[in-house]
Amino acid sequence: MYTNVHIPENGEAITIENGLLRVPNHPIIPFIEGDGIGVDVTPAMLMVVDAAVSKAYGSDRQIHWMEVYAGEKATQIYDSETWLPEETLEVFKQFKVGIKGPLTTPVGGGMRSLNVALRQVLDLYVCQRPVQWFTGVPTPVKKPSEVNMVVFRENSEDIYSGIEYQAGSEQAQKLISFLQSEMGVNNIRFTDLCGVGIKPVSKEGSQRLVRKAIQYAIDHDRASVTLVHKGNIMKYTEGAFKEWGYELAKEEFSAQLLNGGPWYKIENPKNGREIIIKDVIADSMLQQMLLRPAEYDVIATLNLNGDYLSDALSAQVGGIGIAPGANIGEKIAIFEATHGTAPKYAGLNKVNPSSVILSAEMMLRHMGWVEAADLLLKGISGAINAKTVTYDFERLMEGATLVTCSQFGECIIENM
Ligand SMILES: NC(=O)C1=CN([C@@H]2O[C@H](COP(=O)(O)OP(=O)(O)OC[C@H]3O[C@@H](n4cnc5c(N)ncnc54)[C@H](OP(=O)(O)O)[C@@H]3O)[C@@H](O)[C@H]2O)C=CC1
Ligand SMILES: O=C(O)CCC(=O)C(=O)O
Ligand SMILES: [Mg+2]
Repeated sequence: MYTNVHIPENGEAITIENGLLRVPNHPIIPFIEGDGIGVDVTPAMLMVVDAAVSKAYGSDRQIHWMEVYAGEKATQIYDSETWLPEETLEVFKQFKVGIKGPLTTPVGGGMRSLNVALRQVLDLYVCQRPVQWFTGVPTPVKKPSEVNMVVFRENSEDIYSGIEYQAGSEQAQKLISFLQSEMGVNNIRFTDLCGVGIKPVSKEGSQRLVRKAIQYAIDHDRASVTLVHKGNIMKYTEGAFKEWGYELAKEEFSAQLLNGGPWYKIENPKNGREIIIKDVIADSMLQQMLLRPAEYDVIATLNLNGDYLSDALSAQVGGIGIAPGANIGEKIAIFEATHGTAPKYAGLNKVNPSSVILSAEMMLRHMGWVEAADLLLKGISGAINAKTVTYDFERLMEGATLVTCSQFGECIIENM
């Protein structure tokens, strides 16, 4: 059925029945190794997850990994022009849950992001990135334990839509002329060589993201949902995101004004506790999360803000080496590290594999395999407490033992 993807014989596909994920005891999980440090972190992740599943369930459960291709490896397996094979997309549609390493995107030209393409083509509209401190991880802030936020980043719209035209191109000139002659725009300062980008933000796209963020707060007993936007400047995109977010909170979750406004509150139907729905302008949020992190919990924001916020927040808990993530749609979920391909470290067996391992922890929880997920957390905490860590932590930690990427994986297993 597939050309270069070999379906494991003894595994079964995860399916969706009556809207719920049905996970067999021997699920087939597709994975993309990833470019750059993908060759280092992905094998470590596979090894650690297999060990956790085996420890949790013995021979009753096992993941049957199935490699699918994207990025440079796809060009080697398929042909030099094929970066994201059609069958990779088909596999994710068929098998529902997958995981990936990072993929390279050239800067300033060349092809558009494969990571973004996967999210858009498969409509994985939630990018969920939890940011939490593990005791003992060295960080630049004084109270990293106060950071416990979950970023819900809109993953399908905003300037990541890729509607962008190069300065001097016929399309850019045409668009500028249209804006001037038809739309009354008279403040594009240097029209001769001017790139143009368009930022689509829809009501439906904004509200489905905010709905997931509020539902997460309800399901996980969180204290607040903060809508982060730059609506003072981008009124009809970022500002509309905020308005539509509050509107949804009122219409679907019966939000009421909090102390006369401007913020709102809802009652958690599961336990009666109050969840505050508030908003903060994005630049202010960047200082708030450093100065007053304990006041923020679930964050709902647009694509670019979410990209910036998730890297900045991860620095507060030790860096992107330990920041996981997931791209989630109605039916399909692909888990992935927050970091990129870190090309200078590629193949050196040096970097921290925790980001993709914690992404796998999210994946196991999504599958309902909570015992294995808990073992991954226990293993990572244990390895950090034993101060056997990769270079990124070792350079900031007194008395630590430096280990390689794969050795860190082994330390995690020893500490499960
Ligand atoms: N989802 C994805 O696939 C993503 C892909 N990318 C792509 O990756 C490429 C490189 O992007 P770049 O901006 O350099 O960002 P990277 O995240 O790849 O690397 C930036 C820095 O972060 C640190 N870092 C990254 N990963 C780890 C890790 N596992 N362990 C420890 N430290 C880590 C390193 O810091 P130090 O130098 O201090 O050691 C590294 O130099 C680009 O092509 C970009 O488009 C970027 C982000 C996400
Ligand atoms: O797709 C890329 O190359 C970068 C994406 C990114 O930075 C992210 O999703 O966090
Ligand atoms: Mg990013």
